[in-house]
Amino acid sequence: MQRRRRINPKEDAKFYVTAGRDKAGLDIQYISAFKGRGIFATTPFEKGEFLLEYRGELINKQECEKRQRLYHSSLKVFMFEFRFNGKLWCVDAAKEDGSLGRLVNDDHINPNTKMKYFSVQGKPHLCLFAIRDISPGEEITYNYGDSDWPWRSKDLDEEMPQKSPETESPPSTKEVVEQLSSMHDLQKKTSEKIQTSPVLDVLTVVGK
Ligand SMILES: C[S@@+](CC[C@H](N)C(=O)[O-])C[C@H]1O[C@@H](n2cnc3c(N)ncnc32)[C@H](O)[C@@H]1O
Repeated sequence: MQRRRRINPKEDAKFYVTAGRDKAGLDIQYISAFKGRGIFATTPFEKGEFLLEYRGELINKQECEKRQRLYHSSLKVFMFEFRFNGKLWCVDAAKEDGSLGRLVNDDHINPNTKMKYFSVQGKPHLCLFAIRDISPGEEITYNYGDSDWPWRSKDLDEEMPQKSPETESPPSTKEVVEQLSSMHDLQKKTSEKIQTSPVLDVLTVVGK
């Protein structure tokens, strides 16, 4: 397996944050009707390496609360709330803009990346860093935080029909949006307590 030259993760993150684009070596793949899409490594990544920014619109607490009231639950999951310099902020990634960070799925048991703050020119950015070596073909995941996320329930997982990737052809973007909406409705019905966006306590500042 060919290894790339080790780049300083902070410099790397700053480069991609400033450029507003995603790194090569990562791809979107359709997983299943239940999980939707996910992000997969196409090249190896080393522990500690910067992978992706969770890009979106940085908004304050008031605007976040307003949008939480207006958005359908299928969009609310793209709102990442966090605390920075003593205030609540949110990165709203509801818009389908082709960026990869917004499509990284949750794994609270064995994630391979961790979300951290990264401050560029005084503004917070949410960046994913590898917490172990990652091989090509692995799905990129992080822990969305302690919450009763509906898909974490084993019962719900078993209830959902899971087609194998060989027999299931990838749907169009319109179909994905429709599937996500119905999936969220189903998840809502099966869980009393749903937290609609990733939580604050999983975040640490880069370098700590
Ligand atoms: C930020 S989006 C991630 C991208 C999403 N899979 C998609 O195709 O748009 C979060 C949503 O993905 C799904 N999701 C994330 N992690 C999951 C998991 N471990 N199992 C099942 N669904 C998951 C849930 O529907 C969740 O509301």
